[in-house]
Amino acid sequence: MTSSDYDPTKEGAETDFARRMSYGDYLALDAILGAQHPLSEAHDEMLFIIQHQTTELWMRLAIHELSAARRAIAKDEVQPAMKMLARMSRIFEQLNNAWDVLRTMTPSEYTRFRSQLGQSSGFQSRQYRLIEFLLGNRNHAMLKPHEHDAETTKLLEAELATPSLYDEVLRLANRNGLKMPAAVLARDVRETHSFNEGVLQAWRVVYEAPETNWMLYELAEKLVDFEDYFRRWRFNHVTTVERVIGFKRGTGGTGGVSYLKRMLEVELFPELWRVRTIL
Ligand code: HEM
Ligand SMILES: N[C@@H](CC(=O)c1ccccc1NC=O)C(=O)O
Repeated sequence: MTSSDYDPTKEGAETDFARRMSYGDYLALDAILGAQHPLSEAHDEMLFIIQHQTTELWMRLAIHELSAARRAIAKDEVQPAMKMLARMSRIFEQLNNAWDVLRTMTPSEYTRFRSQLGQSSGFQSRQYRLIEFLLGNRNHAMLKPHEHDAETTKLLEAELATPSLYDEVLRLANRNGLKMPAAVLARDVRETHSFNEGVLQAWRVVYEAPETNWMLYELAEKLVDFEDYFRRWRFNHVTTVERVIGFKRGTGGTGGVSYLKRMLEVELFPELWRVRTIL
């Protein structure tokens, strides 16, 4: 240490954390940074683990935002919900950019540890499935990989019993002068909503003259914006997968790229996309 080195104690910076909460305490860094356990000697396995763990952390925030946005919409608190949905898009933008880091791993580097993964796969991500269910993509068959885990099954079942984000938006629109079909408002929320002509015609009114209902117009555009980012996440995933494993079957047991390409066809808010065609 030289005499010109900065000494934090001179300015009163606290340095004794024997009995005080520190940075690491608050952020539970011992738990987080102690949770990387590569199963091989392969250099790239650390990248693979951290890429997934950071994605799961962002998904944790996404669930926090999405469920709060849904609650807010149900209480007619549209402004805070819009802020949360805007944040959702930024979270997915962040996740979309993160694929570039993983793509630095070549196919041969991945093969050095792929066999260690056994039959584990992102297919079994409970947070990912919860996000899909929250957004209304409710394929009950996706509960299967969680059957061994009572807590996760309970969580996903509870989500299926709750109206999706889009259900709440359609109910809000109906309370605010758009006539949504009664069958849609009373639908079995456990199932995935599919395209409905009456819902399309209701949104048409808003999209033809946004000035008559700015609130609903802006909210609908927030949903479209978010789905746009989410589609890009799916596309980045399938492209990375093709780049790294080609057309091999997935460790989770699906066809791999063929399964993920099929998922690109999912439409969360079908009428909001279709309305563009009839304007
Ligand atoms: C080299 C990198 C990756 C490869 C080769 C890969 C491969 C695959 C494959 C083949 C599937 C289909 C299920 C199966 O049969 O396994 C899948 C599903 C999935 N992966 Fe990945 N993946 C990669 C990276 C990631 C990352 C970084 C995440 C972030 C958490 C992720 C999350 C998921 C999710 C959530 C699914 C289920 C998708 C759905 O059901 O629509 N994957 N992955
Ligand atoms: N399904 C991938 C394996 C995989 O990517 C994976 C394995 C364990 C934990 C997370 C994973 N990521 C996404 O599926 C494969 O077939 O190579």
